[in-house]
Amino acid sequence: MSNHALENGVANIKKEEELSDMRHGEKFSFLSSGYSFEIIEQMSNYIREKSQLRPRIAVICGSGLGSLADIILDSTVISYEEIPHFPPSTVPGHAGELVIGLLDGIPVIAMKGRLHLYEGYPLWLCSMPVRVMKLLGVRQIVITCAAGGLNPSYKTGDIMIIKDHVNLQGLIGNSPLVGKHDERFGPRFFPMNKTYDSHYREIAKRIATDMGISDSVREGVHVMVGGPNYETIAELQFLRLMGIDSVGMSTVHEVLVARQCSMRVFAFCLITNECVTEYDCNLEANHEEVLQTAEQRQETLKLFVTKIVAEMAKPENSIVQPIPGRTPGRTNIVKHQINAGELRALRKGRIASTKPTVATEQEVNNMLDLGIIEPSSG
Ligand SMILES: O=P(O)(O)O[C@@H]1C[C@H](O)[C@@H](CO)O1
Ligand SMILES: Nc1nc2[nH]cnc2c(=O)[nH]1
Repeated sequence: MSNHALENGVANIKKEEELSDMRHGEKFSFLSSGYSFEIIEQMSNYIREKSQLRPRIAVICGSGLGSLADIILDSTVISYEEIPHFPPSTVPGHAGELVIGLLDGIPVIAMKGRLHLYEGYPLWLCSMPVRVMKLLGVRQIVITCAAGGLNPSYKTGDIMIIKDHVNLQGLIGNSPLVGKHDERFGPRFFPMNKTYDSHYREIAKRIATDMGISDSVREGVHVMVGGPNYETIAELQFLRLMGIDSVGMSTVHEVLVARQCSMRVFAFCLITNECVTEYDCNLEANHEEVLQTAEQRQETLKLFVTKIVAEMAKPENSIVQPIPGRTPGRTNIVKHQINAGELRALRKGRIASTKPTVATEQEVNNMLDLGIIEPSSG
């Protein structure tokens, strides 16, 4: 991708020619859902070559929360800029690196910094790393962000476990999923009412109690606005009327893409500032405060995330159900056909390994997603 395209925002339709290689080859498909399966595969292959680890769990680190990735040991660090087709991160507090390593002994992949709509990237591009991670084998994801606390009972430094969201962009037609559909990324039409995994939320609340921080852990409804400006008082009053508890500029698009490809999602916001909803208040939101709050809470968050990942990795907590909505009879997520004998062996759980002669690791993961095989505890 040329720097010019990045500077002007890749959504700029004047740059269509430069983008033609990354879309579906349809000249006039402006409302594209972005990179083809093959390009995502190229990116994941590049990353796969760099590390022997095959994490099932990913962590996206929000503004100022990159230090969550610093406790990952034996890590391989890959700059976004070296990955083919991967755009750079341009925001302070977002290093723009993938970190693959061990978090308290558990293989994880962390995004140290994310991509935002306000950087000029369309939502499909902002959420594209989730698809890359899916092809790398990720099945469970922890998504974190910095957000303003709109619920008047919230305090700066609180952790808000996201139980639901209002997809403000999606409601008006700006979704990472619009455009040409490829079933290999998941179904076109899928439900969202079980998006924020209730089991993981319960685990997180129990961990908060064990850590003695339950007073500062909330559960609420998140909204993503476009940014980069913070909100007016009238906008915040409007959002509060809608039942919103936290306001941010990310997360929702990543969650959508993660759910479409059947990942189990745990997401939380660090409340980095209290939203100003009264005209006679002198406080003003600013990014320095956001980063400062994140820094102050980093040790607590490192422990919180470590404990959550440890729980998510347990066999009983890592079973993934395919998201409902696949086109009946379509199994084209499985790239290479396997024969009936091999399928029988898989069904009986007789896969001794991920030997390519029986099925590739990718195929096994896909079949797990499709519910054709169950994960074995052995
Ligand atoms: O990347 P996240 O969503 O954590 O960062 C939030 C939204 C903006 O990028 C920034 C505003 O201060 O913080
Ligand atoms: N939109 C928005 N994003 C944030 N990220 C951190 N704080 C805020 C906020 O107050 N509003």
